[in-house]
Amino acid sequence: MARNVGRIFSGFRCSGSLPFGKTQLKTRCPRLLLRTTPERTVVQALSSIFSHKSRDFSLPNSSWGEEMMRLYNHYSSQSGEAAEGQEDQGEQWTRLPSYNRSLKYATGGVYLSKIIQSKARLFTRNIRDTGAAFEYVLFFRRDKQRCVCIFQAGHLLEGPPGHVHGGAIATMIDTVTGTHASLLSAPVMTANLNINYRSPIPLGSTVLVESTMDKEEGKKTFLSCRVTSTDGSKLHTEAAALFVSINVSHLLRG
Ligand SMILES: CCCCCCCCCCCC(=O)SCCNC(=O)CCNC(=O)[C@H](O)C(C)(C)COP(=O)(O)OP(=O)(O)OC[C@H]1O[C@@H](n2cnc3c(N)ncnc32)[C@H](O)[C@@H]1OP(=O)(O)O
Repeated sequence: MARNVGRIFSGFRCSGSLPFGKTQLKTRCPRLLLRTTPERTVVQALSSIFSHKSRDFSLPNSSWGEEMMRLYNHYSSQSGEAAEGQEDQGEQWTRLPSYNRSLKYATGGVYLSKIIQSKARLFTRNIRDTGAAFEYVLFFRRDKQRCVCIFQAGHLLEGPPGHVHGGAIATMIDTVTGTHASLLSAPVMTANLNINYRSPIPLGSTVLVESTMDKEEGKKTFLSCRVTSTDGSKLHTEAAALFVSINVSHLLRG
């Protein structure tokens, strides 16, 4: 798990690719600062202002319905860490944490998110009313190059009466394939997303969003995605996505 998640946004890590001054760059690598008193002071000050504790939104909460909980327990029971001294073959599902700021995934990201854009929040995790919009949890299986997401659509996501808005479905597909592509070749941005809507998703229902890696070609990662009923009998949506690897400086250029 640690190794997989550690790959997320690995490009942020002490890469020097950000056009920051020396001091700011070093704040991302606190261990390097031990002998530098003024910078250590800055880090300590930042640490006290910004909490290190990130809320993980992919853990169960009171809004999760029976089906969401059943599937969560199902995948959780098939997930776990490799035993000590044993190589992790990726033969189990790994639950992926989910935070409200994407930079929290990066080492030192809690500081970076303040520096880059203090008010930024990850779209799907910025609704305070629990259960009102996107309730989801992702599991990753490295050996099968697959991600599965259990998604419960809240009432704020209404499009056609009683059903989920197509843009909200696209958001979840982008999120699942984007997270999957990030695990494989972080950091990435969506270049192309092609969606076919096959049958409407009832509001409040729980569905599965499954992503499969099709191929990698240089900077490009191609994935396909299917949204189905939880028993797999009904296809709601299918999509093909292309993600392109970027340098962090790409985001700062605008
Ligand atoms: C866990 C994490 C936490 C976070 C978890 C959250 C996950 C959420 C994920 C959300 C992700 C998003 O919504 S991202 C936001 C939406 N996306 C964007 O705003 C992207 C805007 N576009 C761009 O910035 C750029 O165009 C890029 C990055 C897509 C590509 O620019 P570039 O880096 O200059 O790429 P470039 O060298 O030109 O092209 C590289 C190769 O890709 C191909 N290519 C480039 N664009 C396209 C395209 N639209 N369609 C087909 N092919 C394309 C080129 O032909 C080339 O192929 P070849 O010649 O090599 O064969």
